[in-house]
Amino acid sequence: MSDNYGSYQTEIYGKGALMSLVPGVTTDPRLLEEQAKKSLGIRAFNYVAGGAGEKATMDSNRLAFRQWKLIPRMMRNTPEQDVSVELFGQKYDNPLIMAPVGVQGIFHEDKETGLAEVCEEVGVPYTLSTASTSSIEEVATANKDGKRWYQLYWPRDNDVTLSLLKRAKENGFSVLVVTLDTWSLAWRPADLDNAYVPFIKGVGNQVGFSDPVFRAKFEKESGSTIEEDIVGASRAWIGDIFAGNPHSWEDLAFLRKNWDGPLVLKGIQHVEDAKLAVEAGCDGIVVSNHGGRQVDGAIGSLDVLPEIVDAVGDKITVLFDSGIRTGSDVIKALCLGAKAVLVGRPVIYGLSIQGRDGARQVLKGLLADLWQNMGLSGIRRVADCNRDQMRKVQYGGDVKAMM
Ligand SMILES: Cc1cc2nc3c(=O)[nH]c(=O)nc-3n(C[C@H](O)[C@H](O)[C@H](O)COP(=O)(O)O)c2cc1C
Ligand SMILES: O=C(O)C(=O)c1ccccc1
Repeated sequence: MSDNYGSYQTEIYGKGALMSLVPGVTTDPRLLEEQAKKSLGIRAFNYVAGGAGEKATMDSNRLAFRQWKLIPRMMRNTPEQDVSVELFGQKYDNPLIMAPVGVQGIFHEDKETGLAEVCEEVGVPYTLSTASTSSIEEVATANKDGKRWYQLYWPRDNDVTLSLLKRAKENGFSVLVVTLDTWSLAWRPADLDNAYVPFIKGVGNQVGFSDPVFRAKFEKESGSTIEEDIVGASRAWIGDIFAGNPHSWEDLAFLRKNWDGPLVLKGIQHVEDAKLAVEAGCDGIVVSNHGGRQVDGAIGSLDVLPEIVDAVGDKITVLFDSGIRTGSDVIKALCLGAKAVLVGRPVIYGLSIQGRDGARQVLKGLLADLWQNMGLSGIRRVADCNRDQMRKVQYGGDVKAMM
């Protein structure tokens, strides 16, 4: 199904906002975070909204989007607009992918399964995090015929890794996204001040706790079942997936050998690492700084995108995330050479405010905004997104970077 989300705006105006929009879920991306804050306890809110250190990287992400500007073109036959893309030989209706976000159960009872269902409805692939409150099997069922990707926090234990890959494959997850930038959590003051680590209490460990290989090993080693010793099992699971940087570039051969679908590395910011990804036989990378949640004081992810595209864009698929908030942001990343983008926090804010309905509205709104802004910029299709229509400028003044 290829919905034209340009018509979402017409639908809203045509029927009247009250009939089409979910009450209480804003269409203004600048207000979403504030609305989510009202729906969440302080700990869950700080966890999603927070970042590393003084949040300097989060600021850089937004400032980079503010400094790169679109230059619109006119009379370009935009009625023939099309936002579909081809990724890894498959057609996708939209250049937007739901980023892997862990522990979605702390934001709303609809959790991963509800969001995976909504993603299928709106034509956006759902990426399931290894650190989830739903199992691989549950999410596959909820996502029905939707496209789904699996994000791996790469266990130290190869047997467990193989079991996760097998379950992902058997359950229709087509792309493996291996996250490299979070082998340990960063210094995140907002979580530290609240001593907030849900995984230690077993929340967010569902993928591990439902894994037959992990279960059997834990039971053999500890003499108890996971249910009898949730804290011990949580320690074992977290110790396995956040194992303190045990993997090297050479180890990628193991994943390459044991995953026969597209293999994507997430968290690439340096040109040399992008080249290493090509050498390791990867199919793609996500240029990402984890939404500014890991290294503090880092460059805005959008600012490294052009040089990475220049280095490897003709060899592997370059995807992008970190700081996408508007349709315009999506277009900018596409114009700088990304083939598609991932979005994290805004959708989680929607989920937090109003479960499935909130997440659906945020996703549809983002797609509608993308459609409208792309047409108005005179860009007919994603392949026509071009650096010719971009310029980096630095206006003075006091424009507060949002979110
Ligand atoms: C609450 C939260 C949890 C996240 N959990 C994961 C995760 O489990 N795995 C992962 O690869 N990235 C995770 N990320 C990072 C996102 O995949 C993505 O890189 C980031 O959110 C993009 O930035 P944005 O939020 O500005 O769109 C998480 C992000 C947030 C906000
Ligand atoms: O919080 C995060 O950014 C993240 O990637 C994560 C880390 C541990 C568990 C769940 C998600």
